[in-house]
Amino acid sequence: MIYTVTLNPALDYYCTVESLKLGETNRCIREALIGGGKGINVSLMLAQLKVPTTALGFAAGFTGEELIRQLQAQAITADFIRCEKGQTRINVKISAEEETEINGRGPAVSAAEREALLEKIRGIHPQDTLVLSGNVPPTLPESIYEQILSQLEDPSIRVVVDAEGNLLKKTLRFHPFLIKPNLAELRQMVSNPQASLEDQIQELRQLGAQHVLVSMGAEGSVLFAADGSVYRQLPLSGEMISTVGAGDSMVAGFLASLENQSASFEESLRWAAACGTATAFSRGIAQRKQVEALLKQIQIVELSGQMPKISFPL
Ligand SMILES: Nc1ncnc2c1ncn2[C@@H]1O[C@H](COP(=O)(O)OP(=O)(O)O)[C@@H](O)[C@H]1O
Ligand SMILES: O=P(O)(O)OC[C@H]1O[C@](O)(COP(=O)(O)O)[C@@H](O)[C@@H]1O
Repeated sequence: MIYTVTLNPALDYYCTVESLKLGETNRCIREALIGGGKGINVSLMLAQLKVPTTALGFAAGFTGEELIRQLQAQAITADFIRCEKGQTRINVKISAEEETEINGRGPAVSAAEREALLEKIRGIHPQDTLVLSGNVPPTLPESIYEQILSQLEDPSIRVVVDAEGNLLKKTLRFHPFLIKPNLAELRQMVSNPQASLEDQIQELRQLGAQHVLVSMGAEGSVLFAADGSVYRQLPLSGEMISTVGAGDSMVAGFLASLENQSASFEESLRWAAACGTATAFSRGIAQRKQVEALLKQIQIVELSGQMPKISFPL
């Protein structure tokens, strides 16, 4: 079973305005309110790919109930700890000339509620996959992911972490199976953000990372597999609608491919890229048929033995 943990899930309020004018009343030409948060998005994409997941995390207030309702409508097991104070945040995603996001803070999680979630995570079985994704609500310590990982006794539990800065960096000593930084997140974690991509990945390896999937938005992605091989995904051109959840979709695609025991790294990256790209070309998480339509178009180049020369848009 794949368990996704979203400590600070959200309802994502997508709105499209023709042109965003700060300091003025802007009117949407399109809007939608869709359950999100990084782990939730991983579960939503995996549901599209017919891979069962259990979504864990905290939910609060009427927004939390709506989030759970949406997950259940997609046949995702939503096993959330209900928080008494505050409400699940609403994150605003504005599409205009460019994308603008305003993410909320999230509910107050009490010590008892935190312990109840840790208890649930202790129930995860050997061979299961645990995906830790996204930000944490303000009342939880930054060490929460470390707390979660230090209580996992079975090394066969496959851990995936997708978070920013120290939240991610401090989990590396637990040797996560997969991390998926985007370029900005990668730079936040390394001692020298101007260093070559090779040196940046090397630094993360030394800290304990196994597979590192670097997503680069419209530039595609690069998979640095744990065995040292490197694969570059060439980007597809198409109409970008919203990149919200594109990175989460990549994580889901990668994990879904592993359900097929014989999947090669190339195949896993192809699935990851098809899912990420399909979501970037959709509003919300893409549907399976969109992923399948892109799968054949994704081009992967093996770069083993040589590190990719990628000039970052610094
Ligand atoms: N504008 C785009 N055009 C083509 N592919 C895209 C675009 N934006 C995202 N993607 C695909 O989705 C993946 C994840 O997107 P990215 O924005 O890097 O993730 P995140 O949401 O974590 O920042 C990219 O690696 C790429 O494969
Ligand atoms: O937990 P954070 O870092 O505040 O991010 C939450 C936001 O990230 C998302 O999960 C999208 O993530 P990505 O675009 O990185 O894939 C949104 O659904 C959500 O609003």
